[in-house]
Amino acid sequence: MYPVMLNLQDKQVIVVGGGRVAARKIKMLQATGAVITVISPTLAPTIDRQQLNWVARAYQTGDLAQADLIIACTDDLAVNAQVRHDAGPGQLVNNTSNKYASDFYNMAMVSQDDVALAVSTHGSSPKLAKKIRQLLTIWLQAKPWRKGRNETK
Ligand SMILES: C[C@@]1(CC(=O)O)c2cc3[nH]c(cc4nc(cc5[nH]c(cc(n2)[C@H]1CCC(=O)O)[C@@](C)(CC(=O)O)[C@@H]5CCC(=O)O)C(CC(=O)O)=C4CCC(=O)O)c(CCC(=O)O)c3CC(=O)O
Ligand SMILES: NC(=O)C1=CN([C@@H]2O[C@H](COP(=O)(O)OP(=O)(O)OC[C@H]3O[C@@H](n4cnc5c(N)ncnc54)[C@H](O)[C@@H]3O)[C@@H](O)[C@H]2O)C=CC1
Repeated sequence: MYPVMLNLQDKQVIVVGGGRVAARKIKMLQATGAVITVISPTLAPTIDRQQLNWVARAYQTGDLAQADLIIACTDDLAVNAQVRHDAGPGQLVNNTSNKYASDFYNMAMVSQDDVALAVSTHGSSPKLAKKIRQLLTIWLQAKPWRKGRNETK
């Protein structure tokens, strides 16, 4: 795995599924300037509908044509697998129900001012990544680099 910060401004992102996991992924995506399309018969009420295109139906092969990045997060494992299967060689897919069938994962991230800290467990324990992110949030808020003689900012 290769850690990067992706500039998604104006990139086409397709999210297949509109439930609890989609809500978390979409919230992060909406801060990137990506053009987001959600393909799902239902959309969780917590999802902000203003910054996305909602295709209110089940996924169909052919839906991915315009996508730069794809997130498969339906509760149907066969559909998530189909999405990965249908993606072209230049399209990166996160199958949120199967880390072995994903081109990338999301990391748990905390961001403050110019600093972003991101945690991965190589997919082995997202719960632990979340816990460490919570601890790092407290650490970051205290700005520990300000203390001592070599204060930078
Ligand atoms: C591989 C990966 C793919 C991806 O989604 O990118 C993945 C996969 C899976 N997650 C599962 C479960 C949960 N995931 C969370 C939360 C987060 N999951 C995230 C990332 C990742 N999750 C990627 C690897 C990250 C790494 O390397 O560590 C975070 C960090 C970032 C984000 O989602 O944006 C975000 C925390 C954000 C934050 O708060 O900071 C919670 C906790 C909660 O929801 O509160 C639970 C319930 C846990 C419990 O309670 O036990 C399951 C089992 C599903 C099942 O059993 O059905 C799978 C499937 C599998 O393991 O294959
Ligand atoms: N990566 C992660 O962080 C996590 C991943 N998961 C996995 O994510 C998946 C989804 O979990 P939740 O969001 O909690 O489920 P959910 O039940 O809240 O949402 C599922 C969504 O998929 C949609 N859907 C179902 N069939 C579809 C189809 N054929 N085409 C398009 N959309 C369809 C539903 O309408 C619904 O909007 C599960 O497979 C679970 O294993 C679960 C927890 C965390």
